[in-house]
Amino acid sequence: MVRIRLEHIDKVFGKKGREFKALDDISFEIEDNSFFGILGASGAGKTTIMRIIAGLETPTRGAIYFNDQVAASDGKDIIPVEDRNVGMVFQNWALYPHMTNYENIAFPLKSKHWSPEDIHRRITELARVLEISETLEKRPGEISGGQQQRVALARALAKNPSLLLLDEPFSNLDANRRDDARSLVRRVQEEYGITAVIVSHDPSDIFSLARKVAVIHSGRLIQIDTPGEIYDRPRNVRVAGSLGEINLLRGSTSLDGERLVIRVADARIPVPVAASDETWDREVTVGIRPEDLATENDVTNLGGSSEMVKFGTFEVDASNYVHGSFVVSMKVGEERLNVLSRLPVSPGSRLTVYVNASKIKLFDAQSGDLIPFRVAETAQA
Ligand SMILES: Nc1ncnc2c1ncn2[C@@H]1O[C@H](COP(=O)(O)OP(=O)(O)OP(=O)(O)O)[C@@H](O)[C@H]1O
Repeated sequence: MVRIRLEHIDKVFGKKGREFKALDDISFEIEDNSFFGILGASGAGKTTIMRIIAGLETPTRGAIYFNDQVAASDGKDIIPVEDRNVGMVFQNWALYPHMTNYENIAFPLKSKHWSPEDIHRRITELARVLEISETLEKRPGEISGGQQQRVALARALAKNPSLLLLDEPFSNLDANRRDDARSLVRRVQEEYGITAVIVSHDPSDIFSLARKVAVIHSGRLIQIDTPGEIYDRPRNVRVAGSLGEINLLRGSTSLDGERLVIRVADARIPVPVAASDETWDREVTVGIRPEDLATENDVTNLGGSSEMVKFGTFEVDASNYVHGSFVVSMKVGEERLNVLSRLPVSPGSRLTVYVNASKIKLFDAQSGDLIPFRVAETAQA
């Protein structure tokens, strides 16, 4: 119901002489009726962006637009917080403990002078959608974390906001409840056709909900893309590391005819590459996610195995059971390599490892920037 545009936003906190630039030249657009994610480590500036969108914080420089209307510009708020029609859910849900859940949800409607009948109708509908009808007469302290989160969501949705802001809304829930809560939030966003923004440091929150993601680091926008693009083509080593497990290995590359040879310690990975203008005699950081590696026991079971090329035979250090498979830790020279395996393997044994060549990520050893390359389609390694 609303399109948001941030243009060259800076936010400086503190007084002269002790200033701190929390946001530096942030620009992006959130499409109408879309689910947008902001991903970044603690202190990156995620909450500050949310507060600026909500109108709780004023940008020091730059402008923010709601559709084509300026909401704030160069240190001045033009549309005040109460006129931005924003619903917010915070990490701690911020429910009033002395009020019933019904009164908590009714609170923003009473401040807007809704009639008791309209309030009742609205809360009944929301409680049905969010499956909290049984909890309305209880207080927040008397219901589970998952239910409190739904009450907070109901309160945020009560006044039909055009924009829903979710700031780490699932961090107080355990893993099972998180999945349910994510599905519910997705359903609500679609059902009410609302523009929604979620910020989180947890890539699984963002990737399961957002269709477009901004990655923030130290107040700067590092990358903005679809979740798939960010996962497969992270702009630099830092973004790659923030998206879950990845092996980052020191290595080098060179060209041998039409093959790119990636070296890590004594191991050589030959990859047939499509022509590119890159200079390939260079030091690199080789990024490989554990799921893009397979041991000799598993390699034949993997789909697209034509892209699996031999990495090397390495000694197993340890094998730990995590989420339904074994994480096998191996030594490649001075480097450590984690590989997922369906079966446990004994420490001390040697195992041949294969890698999905098209999923290897190469980063410049100095700058950490992604070096793009494409595996040739016809040739085989
Ligand atoms: N009111 C303030 N005064 C001074 N510094 C602030 C203020 N609010 C935030 N900061 C600083 O700005 C930076 C960004 O903070 P922000 O809360 O936006 O980060 P975040 O990415 O949301 O982190 P977290 O995930 O830990 O909540 C941090 O270094 C923080 O200390």
